[in-house]
Amino acid sequence: MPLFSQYWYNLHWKNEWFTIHRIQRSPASLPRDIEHIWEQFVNFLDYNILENIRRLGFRKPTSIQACLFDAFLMPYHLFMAAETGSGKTLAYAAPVLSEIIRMKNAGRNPKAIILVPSFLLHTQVTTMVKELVKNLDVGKEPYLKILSTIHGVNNINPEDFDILISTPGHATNLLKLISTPLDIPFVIIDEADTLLDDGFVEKMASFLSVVPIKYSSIEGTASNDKGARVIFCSATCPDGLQELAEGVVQADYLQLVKSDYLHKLLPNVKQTFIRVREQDKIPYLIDLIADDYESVNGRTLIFCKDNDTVTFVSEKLLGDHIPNKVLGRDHNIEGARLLVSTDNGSRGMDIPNLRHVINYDMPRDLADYIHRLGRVGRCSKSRVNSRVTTFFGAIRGSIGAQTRIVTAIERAARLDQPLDDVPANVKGKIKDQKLRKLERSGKSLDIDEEEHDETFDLA
Ligand SMILES: Nc1ncnc2c1ncn2[C@@H]1O[C@H](COP(=O)(O)OP(=O)(O)OP(=O)(O)O)[C@@H](O)[C@H]1O
Repeated sequence: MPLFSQYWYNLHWKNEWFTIHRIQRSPASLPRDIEHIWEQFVNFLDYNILENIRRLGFRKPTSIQACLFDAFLMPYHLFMAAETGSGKTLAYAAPVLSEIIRMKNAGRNPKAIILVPSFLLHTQVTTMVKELVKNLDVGKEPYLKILSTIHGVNNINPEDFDILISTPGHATNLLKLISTPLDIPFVIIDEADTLLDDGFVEKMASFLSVVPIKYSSIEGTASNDKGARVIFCSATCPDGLQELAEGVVQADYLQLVKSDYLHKLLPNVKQTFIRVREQDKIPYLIDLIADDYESVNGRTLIFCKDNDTVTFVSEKLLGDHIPNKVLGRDHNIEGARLLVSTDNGSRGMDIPNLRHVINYDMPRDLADYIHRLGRVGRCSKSRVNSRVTTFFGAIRGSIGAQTRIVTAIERAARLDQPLDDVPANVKGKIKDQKLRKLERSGKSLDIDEEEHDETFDLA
């Protein structure tokens, strides 16, 4: 099939562009014809949680939420793979919290642990969990204690929490401080494509050496039907990722819950690709921002390939009297109309009122593109006009790789098919490599006590 972008291998062409237009206004994850209603789940989700969901204004469950609620009833570990912004947090949180409440009412003292890759995500997941358990408290004490380690928790007692939200390294350090065995029926691995990849192998291995997992595939740590049920949650499911999950739990006990839209381009987001020379990027960027300020009453997020470029872009804009904040560096981003970030901010972030994503640097691969694209067009923003603009920087050496990414996107759009060969950084096998080493040495890995944001290490 002839593709417009296939000729972009050629270095000397510049300022060419093409656009993939929006083909529908509402997100694919919220089907227009009502397929599911909350009332279907009244016997399964806690009454208060359902009330809170309604209070949040969510009129109906998204497709993946309905699928996960159904799958949750079976006694398997779950791998939920669904497009960005499809409401995966609520999909796992609502049933897990309901089940924890039920167990607590029956006299147990259960704990759920939610692992996230970065401190940016802590706040967001914590906010959603807290919203879901509002109005549950009867006396002064909260009925469910939510402990988020964002504010540098250094000590922990079993009575301090029912739900722990943390990065894997920090969670491991805290759990090691507790000498009594805990009843942990649920572990959620959010952003599993990041948490199971090479950068987290050691931290995850260490975490799994302190938390027993049901039907674990890690020898020496398994206790068959005792231990935690795991819910993996991811916006991409590249080849090899499921295999990695099977390095944590036995394949026979792992159920894949997959959205039909996985790896498809969001149909409600306009996507433009422009060939821009490196030296022209800043003026182009300033023009785009000016355009946004004039025409859109929303926020713009700029993605750069690394921290140095983030600093460069942010300072250049400030030098041009364009105020901006850096995600992850500036802690209070409230009110900031313009944000700059590395790919760290592309994982799971749900930024209110975001309308435009600008890829100042091309994403490294299709998985990064999916995550960046997914900051807009989310199910909470039904019918909002959002767009993504990607600068294709024609630099000798990277042009082949960049063209391959753009042609893959163009082809997927033309054929209305999922993106092919979404890659994963999944060479490190938790099961095969690190834990075996640990078992042999008879000790667990040391995690840096100071760590807060583990994905920044990756950048
Ligand atoms: N049923 C629903 N209807 C409308 N909005 C919803 C619904 N469920 C969740 N949301 C909202 O949709 C937004 C996206 O949800 P969430 O962050 O959980 O998506 P996600 O699938 O985890 O995305 P990502 O893959 O980027 O992490 C949030 O603002 C959330 O509050």
